[in-house]
Amino acid sequence: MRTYGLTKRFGSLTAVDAVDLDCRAGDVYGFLGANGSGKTTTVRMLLGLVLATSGRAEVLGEEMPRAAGSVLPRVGALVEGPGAYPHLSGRANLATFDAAGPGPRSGRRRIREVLAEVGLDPADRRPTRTYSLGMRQRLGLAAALLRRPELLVLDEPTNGLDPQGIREMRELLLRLNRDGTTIFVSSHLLAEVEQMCTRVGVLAGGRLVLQDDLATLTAPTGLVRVVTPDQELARSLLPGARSHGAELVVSSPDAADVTDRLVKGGCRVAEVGPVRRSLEDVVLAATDPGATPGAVADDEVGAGAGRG
Ligand SMILES: Nc1ncnc2c1ncn2[C@@H]1O[C@H](COP(=O)(O)OP(=O)(O)OP(=O)(O)O)[C@@H](O)[C@H]1O
Repeated sequence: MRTYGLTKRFGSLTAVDAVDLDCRAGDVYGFLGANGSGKTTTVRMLLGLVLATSGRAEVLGEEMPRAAGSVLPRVGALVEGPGAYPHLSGRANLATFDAAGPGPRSGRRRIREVLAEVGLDPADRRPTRTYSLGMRQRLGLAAALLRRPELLVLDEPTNGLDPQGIREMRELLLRLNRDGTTIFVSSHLLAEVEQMCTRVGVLAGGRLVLQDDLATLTAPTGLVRVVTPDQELARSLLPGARSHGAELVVSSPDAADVTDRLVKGGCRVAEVGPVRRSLEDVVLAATDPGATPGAVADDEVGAGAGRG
């Protein structure tokens, strides 16, 4: 899925500003941004629900919205609160959805299968008006999965789910991805995205301020952090080491080498490990206009070191 200069204006407001998304087949792509940053509008343009003011969007290699008729049957989408008939059960809602969709029906067996997959009881006959927000969210996901989509586009799918539900959702999405489904998921929850995604895009004020593989963004920084009760001894064994509160930070590509030097010098070691930037560090740096995206500033070492 790619976009080129995708832009949406509402009057004088530019909600999405020249966005170049690149979500590749097989990715679990986390689309991050604060409330109002333009995520939902972008997703709606990708699905052909809103027309772009300018720019282009390709989904599954085809131009949207021109190819919507052939693309959308291959895409499962959950956008802004799934709609359901309140007087019908979850199963009856899926049967209605199945009958209304393009192409051949998925059938009763598949309906029972997807309900179980998302953690809803296929035998539950209660009308969906009695459902909690989390159950509605699961039903929306079941509808998105019905046709075994190649691509899932989910806007804030964990809205309304409790911690157990969030974990189940994550495990389900990862399982689907292992089985070959590309997943594009928008979220404002950094930790959720960090635990699940292979690639991250960050929107701020409608602009894509960051897009890269998660492994690249959170790669080791070439610094190693050390926690030891023998700080003075450790400093003498590690030239160039700097104190950051209870930790020492030293420039070295190899935590094992640092440990070896400390132990051979008779220094007791409580913790040693590479300093990595968390996704939070990276996103805050990218969305702070004063910061340089991608750079580890000296004064960030202390902050990052604690989470290394
Ligand atoms: N139909 C519309 N008419 C006018 N302004 C709109 C419309 N839809 C969205 N906007 C505005 O565009 C901006 C981006 O909204 P959007 O819903 O895409 O953000 P979002 O990142 O999905 O936020 P949230 O997480 O709160 O849903 C907001 O300022 C919003 O008020």
